[in-house]
Amino acid sequence: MSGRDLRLRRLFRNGPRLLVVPLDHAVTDGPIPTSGGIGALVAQLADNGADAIVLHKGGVGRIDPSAFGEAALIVHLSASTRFAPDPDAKYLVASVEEALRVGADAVSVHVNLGSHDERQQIADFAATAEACDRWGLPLLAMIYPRGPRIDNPRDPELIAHAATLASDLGADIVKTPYTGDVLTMADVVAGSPIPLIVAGGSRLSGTGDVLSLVDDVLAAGTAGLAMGRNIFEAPDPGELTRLIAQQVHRVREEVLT
Ligand SMILES: O=C(CO)COP(=O)(O)O
Ligand SMILES: N[C@@H](CC=O)C(=O)O
Repeated sequence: MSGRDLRLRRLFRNGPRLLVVPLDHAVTDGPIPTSGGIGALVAQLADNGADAIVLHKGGVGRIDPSAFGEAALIVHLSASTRFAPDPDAKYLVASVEEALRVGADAVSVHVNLGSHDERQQIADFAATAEACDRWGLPLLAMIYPRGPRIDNPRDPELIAHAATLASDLGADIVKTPYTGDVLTMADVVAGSPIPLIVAGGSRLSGTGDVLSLVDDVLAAGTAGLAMGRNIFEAPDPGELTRLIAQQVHRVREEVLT
């Protein structure tokens, strides 16, 4: 078994689905609101069943390692801010080697399919995939149809394209937007050569709406979710993480029995 397989097994230690909580938004949008700091938020998420947390490299060193509990660390290598001349142009801000040095169990890169700068992002993604091969590190590709050529970022054909792009360039897991309905998402999942997780998206109006989205995403046969804002902007991020993790695990039990 390769190092990459071993790390993937650890990432999926709770079964074939993942609840990832991305906290990379601070670079894009500004500080993440927390009541006790990022370390306390990470501990709340990990204690309540998040399988993995996504962070940028600099933040990791300021968090007490015990906060992660059993949760895996995915270091995000791409960035841009919402103030950039072209916010859809993501660029690499860290290497696979740096991610390993800060303790990464996996890394992630972001590609905006259909953006002006797509060429550079795809080249960066491919180079990162090669480095992941060299170091035996799993790679999560966050591929979003987004940019001037994209009329509908939830178009199932585009999301299917995102999944095959991720797989063909060497990602282990792909994260895409939700198509918006179970049937079209199920078609995308059926055609995806690698596990597909769905991005949570902007804030929904309450816990009921969030849990219903999670239900739909799981019913489509996805490998879970990467849910950021709906969790960390919730009044009690730990409690919401626990409820969503239960849903993800419940599906697992149904599949196994
Ligand atoms: O994975 C994500 C960001 O990296 C998804 O975040 P949101 O759930 O806030 O859309
Ligand atoms: N990675 C996502 C969301 C968080 O920052 C993006 O850049 O759109």
